[in-house]
Amino acid sequence: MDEVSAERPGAATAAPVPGGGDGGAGGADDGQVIRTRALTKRYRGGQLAVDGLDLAVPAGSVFGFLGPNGSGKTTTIRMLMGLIEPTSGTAHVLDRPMPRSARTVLPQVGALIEGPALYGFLSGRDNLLRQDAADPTADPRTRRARVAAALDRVGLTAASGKKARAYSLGMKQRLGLAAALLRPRRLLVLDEPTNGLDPQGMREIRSLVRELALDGTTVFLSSHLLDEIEQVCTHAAVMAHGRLITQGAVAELAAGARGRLVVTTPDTADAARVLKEQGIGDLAVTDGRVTGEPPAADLAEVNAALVTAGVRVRGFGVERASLEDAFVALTGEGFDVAG
Ligand SMILES: Nc1ncnc2c1ncn2[C@@H]1O[C@H](COP(=O)(O)OP(=O)(O)OP(=O)(O)O)[C@@H](O)[C@H]1O
Repeated sequence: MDEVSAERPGAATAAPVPGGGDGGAGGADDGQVIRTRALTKRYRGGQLAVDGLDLAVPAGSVFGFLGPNGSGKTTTIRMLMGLIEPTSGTAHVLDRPMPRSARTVLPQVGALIEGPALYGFLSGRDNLLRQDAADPTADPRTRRARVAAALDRVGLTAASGKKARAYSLGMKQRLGLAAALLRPRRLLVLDEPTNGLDPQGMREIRSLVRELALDGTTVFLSSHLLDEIEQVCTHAAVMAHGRLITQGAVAELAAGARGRLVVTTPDTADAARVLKEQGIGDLAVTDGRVTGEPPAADLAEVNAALVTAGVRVRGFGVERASLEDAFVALTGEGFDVAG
């Protein structure tokens, strides 16, 4: 697509990059790698893409930036990376204001935005060598070793001599990640890193993200896939129509929504009748299952009522709420986007 991921504006500086933990007094809130206050973007056509966003991304988290298509995720990421100016509000990345500190901040940030910019006629390895050579702060003497380490990291060593145009989409994404990993990073920003990948490619990128996080790198990734966020992320922010709906630890977000009572039975009609008598609301009957709101009464009493009425119960319990339940509860809308 565009050149965003390859031509990082910050790479133009040869100034030494301050080491980690340089927040200090007077910086943004400690322990937060990204912090925005009332961040807003209105495009020239009048479209309000991001509306008063207050984002707080804790250091060391795998932070999922979740929202349906068009909810403002890419626009936010472009502001965080200093690629576009906010209309109003502020954004701090690694304790420094963006876009003002882009030259200092961006060398510490690995970004994969809108697909990696690759040369199809070059091999995977040569693409990385070229990208590394474009970074004036990168030491040419250690270039080959760093490229080899990055290829190894993403599992592309065996395919590194192949031309990039022969790579699958998943391999291209991994090469893009390798490019982001050519130097140590405090933060990785990945915009829809599994978009367009087949299930196997998705699994590979997700496990890679988990591994990277084990090293202590904070990972900020956007996705429109709820289950992806639940599988990979420790924290999440949920966007809808340019606004922040909620943010926090994934486990807590899901816990905020009530789960569903689920009864598995061949006698669904009888089960639904008994559950209704027991005061269970919002009943839904699907193939071999009756679900409803969790009861206020003792679960054991409800189960006993089913059994007494002769309902053959194969399974009974309250299913844990998912992030999807939380989204629906918070927005009143289904999270219905094309995968
Ligand atoms: N350059 C632009 N000019 C005008 N409107 C834009 C521009 N870029 C995005 N928008 C609009 O801003 C809103 C948010 O778009 P954005 O791309 O940030 O959302 P998103 O959550 O990243 O969605 P997607 O996953 O589809 O990219 C959308 O309504 C979109 O049409």
